[in-house]
Amino acid sequence: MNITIKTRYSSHPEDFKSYGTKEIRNNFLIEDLFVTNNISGVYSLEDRLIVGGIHPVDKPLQLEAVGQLKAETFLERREIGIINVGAKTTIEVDGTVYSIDHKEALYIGKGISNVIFNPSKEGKTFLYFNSAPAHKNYPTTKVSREDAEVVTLGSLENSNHRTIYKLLVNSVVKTCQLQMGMTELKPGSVWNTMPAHTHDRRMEAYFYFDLKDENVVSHYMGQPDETRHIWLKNHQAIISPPWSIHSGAGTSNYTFIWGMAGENMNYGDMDTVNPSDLK
Ligand SMILES: O=C[C@H](O)[C@@H](O)CC(=O)C(=O)O
Ligand SMILES: [Zn+2]
Repeated sequence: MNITIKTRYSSHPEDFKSYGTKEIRNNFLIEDLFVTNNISGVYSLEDRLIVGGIHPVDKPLQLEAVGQLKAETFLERREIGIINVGAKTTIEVDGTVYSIDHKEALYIGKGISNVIFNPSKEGKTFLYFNSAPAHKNYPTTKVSREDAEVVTLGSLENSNHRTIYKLLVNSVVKTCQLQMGMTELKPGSVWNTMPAHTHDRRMEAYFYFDLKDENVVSHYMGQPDETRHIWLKNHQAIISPPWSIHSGAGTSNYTFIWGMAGENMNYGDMDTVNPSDLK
């Protein structure tokens, strides 16, 4: 087995108020996503999203079922979205080879039994993924940045000028519940998802990358009137419960991947919080 997925429980906002740094990190932070020749991650009981990293270095890796699924194959009752955050590589899906470049995405639907991730020739292979329970098979689809729905938000004056690439969202590709995309901050801008929001209908996971040198991100979470922060490094992810805001400020600009699962697939369904109401 080249796959290690650890279970994380879901959380109650009242309990969360008493969490110190250690409890917040143990319950929400995912530190070691890229382990040499391994698929590593977390099975979150928040909407049963699996959040992981795939890091083939000198041998191909197969997507095998893990114990939590009680299934023959990983995608027996699931769908998966993969975004390449490393060098151009290939992914084999039941014999069909997809070439996936840096910042391109691949959706693979329920029922596919053989998925193989190859190490890239050019250099380092780092693939980030989210997987959610699925009820129906939708076709495997590659989505490049040109296929994405693109929105630019914020301004340099507010240090939140950023471009949102909606890659695996329902207006671009058919999925059962998974929605994923990528947000790039412009140089000089550090704030993402400010103004912040919650969406009780869907949980979310964030993966921060393109953080150079020793730069870090302070990620904010909690109910809007009871927030906490946690420091993240490059290539780390964080689980965001449906009741929690998810916002961040970096010591530089950066890029992050957001992924959601839950009640609806309406990207715009957000309860925005006025910044002056945050506590
Ligand atoms: O629910 C949507 C997600 O939180 C992100 O798309 C928000 C985001 O990328 C941003 O505003 O910077
Ligand atoms: Zn959100």
